[in-house]
Amino acid sequence: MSDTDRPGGYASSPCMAAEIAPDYFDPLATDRQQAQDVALWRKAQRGALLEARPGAAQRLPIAQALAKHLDALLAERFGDLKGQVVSGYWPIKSEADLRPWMLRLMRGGATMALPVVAARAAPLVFRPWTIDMPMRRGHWNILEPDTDDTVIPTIALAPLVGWDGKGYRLGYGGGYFDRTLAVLQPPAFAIGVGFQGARLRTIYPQPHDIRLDAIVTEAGMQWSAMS
Ligand SMILES: Nc1nc2c(c(=O)[nH]1)N(C=O)[C@@H](CNc1ccc(C(=O)N[C@@H](CCC(=O)O)C(=O)O)cc1)CN2
Ligand SMILES: Nc1ncnc2c1ncn2[C@@H]1O[C@H](COP(=O)(O)OP(=O)(O)OP(=O)(O)O)[C@@H](O)[C@H]1O
Repeated sequence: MSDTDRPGGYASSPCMAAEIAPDYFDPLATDRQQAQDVALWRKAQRGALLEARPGAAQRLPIAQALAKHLDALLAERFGDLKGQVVSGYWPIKSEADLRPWMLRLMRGGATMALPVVAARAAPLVFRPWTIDMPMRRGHWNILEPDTDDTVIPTIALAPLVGWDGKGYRLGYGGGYFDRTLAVLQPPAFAIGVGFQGARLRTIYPQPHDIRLDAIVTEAGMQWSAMS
């Protein structure tokens, strides 16, 4: 981690640490007090960011803009998507609905997949998805393909609750994407997808946080590991 990545200070005073679970412990953290402060701050940010998500009417043009920017990024980075396994997501909690875009990719020859929580606090698994596939309710009530087949994505979308200008992501707080990106072999090209309004000055990156390869919002590509 470079100096500029380091948090400049704590968002909440250390005395607030008592308000989070006393048994909370981040096994990867180097400084327990700091990890607790950041976890508490992130929890508050998630609540505010979810509350501020655009309403349904605004989300349609946003999803269309996201699809356009994703197409441009993927065309530049991969050209033809034939043979690529692309993990999208089944929208929850007012996320942008990219299912029409996922269908287009499928028609263009990509294999589509969805991320699934197969076991708590473990890496996600990716299940192949097609439009006619029966779905079942999984962890957190998220719809997932009704199959036990798995695929390894070459390109993975990571829905963003929050994001920063250095490629770091805030999710729903389960740590699932970080755990997954840490073990995916070969590594997937990971693209954070979210709303422009969800930008944070920093997410106070912790040792377990994995930088994405790109971040795309309705306003275009906001960060790329290549630039
Ligand atoms: N549409 C969509 N599907 C997705 C994701 C996503 O972000 N969006 N995921 C991306 O990862 C995975 C599900 N992510 C989850 C993340 C957290 C929790 C969860 O149980 N959260 C706890 C809070 C944990 C904490 O704060 O310590 C909870 O709400 O009780 C569940 C699922 C897979 N599918
Ligand atoms: N590679 C990992 N190994 C073990 N624990 C991890 C790993 N990555 C994250 N965690 C744990 O997951 C918890 C939540 O992490 P974080 O706040 O980064 O979640 P998030 O990225 O917002 O969630 P999600 O990816 O599920 O949307 C933390 O307690 C962290 O220690």
